[in-house]
Amino acid sequence: MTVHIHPSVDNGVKQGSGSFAGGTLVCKCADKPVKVGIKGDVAHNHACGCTKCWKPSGATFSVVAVVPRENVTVLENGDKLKIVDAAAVIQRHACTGCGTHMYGRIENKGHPFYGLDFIHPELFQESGSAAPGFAAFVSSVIESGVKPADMAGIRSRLKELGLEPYDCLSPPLMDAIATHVAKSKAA
Ligand SMILES: N[C@@H](CCC(=O)N[C@@H](CS)C(=O)NCC(=O)O)C(=O)O
Ligand SMILES: [Zn+2]
Ligand SMILES: [Zn+2]
Repeated sequence: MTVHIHPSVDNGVKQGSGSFAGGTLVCKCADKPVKVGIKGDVAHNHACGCTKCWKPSGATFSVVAVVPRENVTVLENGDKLKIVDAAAVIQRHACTGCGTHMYGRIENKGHPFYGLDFIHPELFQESGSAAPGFAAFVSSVIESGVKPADMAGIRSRLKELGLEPYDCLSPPLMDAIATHVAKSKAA
């Protein structure tokens, strides 16, 4: 069985240049594409299997990373953007023309990841941004229709690609969340 994860990793994970200075995310519209400028490189890039993160057509996983929110600027055709679900923790700003999610923003100041926006590095018109390093919410792909029987093959392919599979976030990120919660409770 050929296991497809995401077009940007299916032929092997391409490492970043280590000196990516930023670039422009472009949606899929042929006419008047939305363009979003990003300063600097991305962090915590990973594959996400959850149902809420945007995936290009045919992909089983999303590839998503974070950048400081102050490094994100809508450059062109921002009038096409609409929040997918205003009640979600991550408010995903999507193009109403093609459905591509351009950035996801957390407005809850108490959230552990407040200050970080979620973006999809495959939308960069430039190459060289930091590569994905793990896979999150892997079991969640079942919610999008993947057969439970296919999960062993998917996890094995993720490992082969060097994307260690987790059913929530990676241990360092889960630790960061728990540390934030512990500090908030102590305060
Ligand atoms: N099993 C759920 C998991 C959803 C989930 O918790 N996604 C994570 C990773 S992106 C999250 O932080 N979601 C917050 C949000 O979507 O606002 C699904 O697939 O829908
Ligand atoms: Zn578009
Ligand atoms: Zn997700």
